[in-house]
Amino acid sequence: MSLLRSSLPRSVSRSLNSAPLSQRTVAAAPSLVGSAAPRSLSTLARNPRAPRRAAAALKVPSILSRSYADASGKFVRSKPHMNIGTIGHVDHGKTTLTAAITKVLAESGSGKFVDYASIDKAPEEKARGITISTAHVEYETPNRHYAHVDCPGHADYIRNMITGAAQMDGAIIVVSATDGQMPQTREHLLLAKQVGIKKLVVFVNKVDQVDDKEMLELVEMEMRDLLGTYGFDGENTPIISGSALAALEGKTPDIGSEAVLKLMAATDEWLELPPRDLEKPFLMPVEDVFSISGRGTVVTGRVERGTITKGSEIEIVGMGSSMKTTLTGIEMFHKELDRGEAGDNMGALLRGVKREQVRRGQVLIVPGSVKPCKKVTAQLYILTKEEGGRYSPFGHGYKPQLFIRTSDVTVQLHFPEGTPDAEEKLVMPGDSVEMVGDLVHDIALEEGSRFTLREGGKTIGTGIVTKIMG
Ligand SMILES: Nc1nc2c(ncn2[C@@H]2O[C@H](COP(=O)(O)OP(=O)(O)OP(=O)(O)O)[C@@H](O)[C@H]2O)c(=O)[nH]1
Ligand SMILES: [Mg+2]
Repeated sequence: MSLLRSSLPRSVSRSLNSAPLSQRTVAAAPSLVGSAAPRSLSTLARNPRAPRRAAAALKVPSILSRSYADASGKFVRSKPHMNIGTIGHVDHGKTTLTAAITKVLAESGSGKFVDYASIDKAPEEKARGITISTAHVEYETPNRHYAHVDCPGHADYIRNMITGAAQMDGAIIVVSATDGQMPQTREHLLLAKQVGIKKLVVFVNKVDQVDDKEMLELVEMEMRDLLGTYGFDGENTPIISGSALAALEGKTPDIGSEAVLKLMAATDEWLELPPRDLEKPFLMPVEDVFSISGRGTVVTGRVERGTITKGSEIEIVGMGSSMKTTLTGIEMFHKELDRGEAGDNMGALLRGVKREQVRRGQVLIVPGSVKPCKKVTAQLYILTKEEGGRYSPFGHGYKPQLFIRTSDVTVQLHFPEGTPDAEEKLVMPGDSVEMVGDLVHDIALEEGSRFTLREGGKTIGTGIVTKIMG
């Protein structure tokens, strides 16, 4: 028999992952995500078995392919790809800068100019049931190909960054020279840290409106301090000053186009490419377990990251138990193989393991690479009722189900220690909040793991693990 079972949501998300961009336009990418999530969600409603599968499939596909089209429309992969975005306080010039970058780079011969209006009317997309407006643009420097995210409103950044609807490996934080840092500058820095962004570059914008050099220096100094406060490298982070508007309008090149080119050079140099899935330690969530007479126990699943070869030692962890064994066989598409890698749907034959010893929800890993845990701190976004979430607030001690990959586990949520009036405090639909979760049994979670919260058959929130507590 075949060791494989495929599910629709998974194969949908898989094909999306590998789907090349059909065009190099703003509109092309979001539609990929837009069509992915609702499909999974509607499957959720129809098929009683689906929630688990759908929860796993909701892992939002990387919406932009790692390739781009050459002159003949053929997709080629010639430069390393990176996902970045503009973040920062409202009105500080994020969208203007996004348009300016495409313009300046288009003039230097790479990419296509995308004007302010088409970025600002960001199409809506759905991720984990949440509607987010996000614009995606693409551009290239001599060294890299970038996919760039710009959101129209503060709430969209919060949702986007927590759900990972459009993931950012790094970001450009825009701060206006006229205002300096503002509340959302700080909030975005905190979120950036929480979602695992390691490095940022700073663009001090609107310098055309500031005559006083000392004022500029002050903004820069304050930004370095602030970066340090949130755990970024405040001392060495590149800070470039300029005017996005001047660059967009083709005026005063010293603060316009030249500043944008400097910014992109800093982006190329300072922001680090994330490790590719293949380079990470092997992890495969267990979807199904079979007993095949004469051969032994086989588990199936889709390899989330890394590679594995036949004969490797592996560990099976989560759901309250863990054991080590040897992978004695790998099968894919009815064929025996020696190696599996990220993205593969594979069947894994395990040495000396009884069927009852392995369960859906566990994960196969390189021994010791993930320590299953029972207590985490997480940043949560709670859906509004319009997004299909709760109608009423909840408080300390609320117990929804936490879904991640193929597992779900009851979690009790409470406010972090030291929260004043924690017993009376309420979380409203639409809130973004940090909470501690106690899980009924351990599962494989890491900092940066994204999950969904559900209650009574509907998604009520989404979250990202910010700290493993035990
Ligand atoms: N003088 C001047 N104005 C600028 C500059 N950059 C942007 N602006 C103006 O500042 C305003 C806000 O710019 P946006 O790019 O829409 O700002 P944003 O950060 O995207 O704003 P939200 O998306 O609403 O948070 C617009 O009127 C821009 O024309 C600049 O360098 N100089
Ligand atoms: Mg904007």
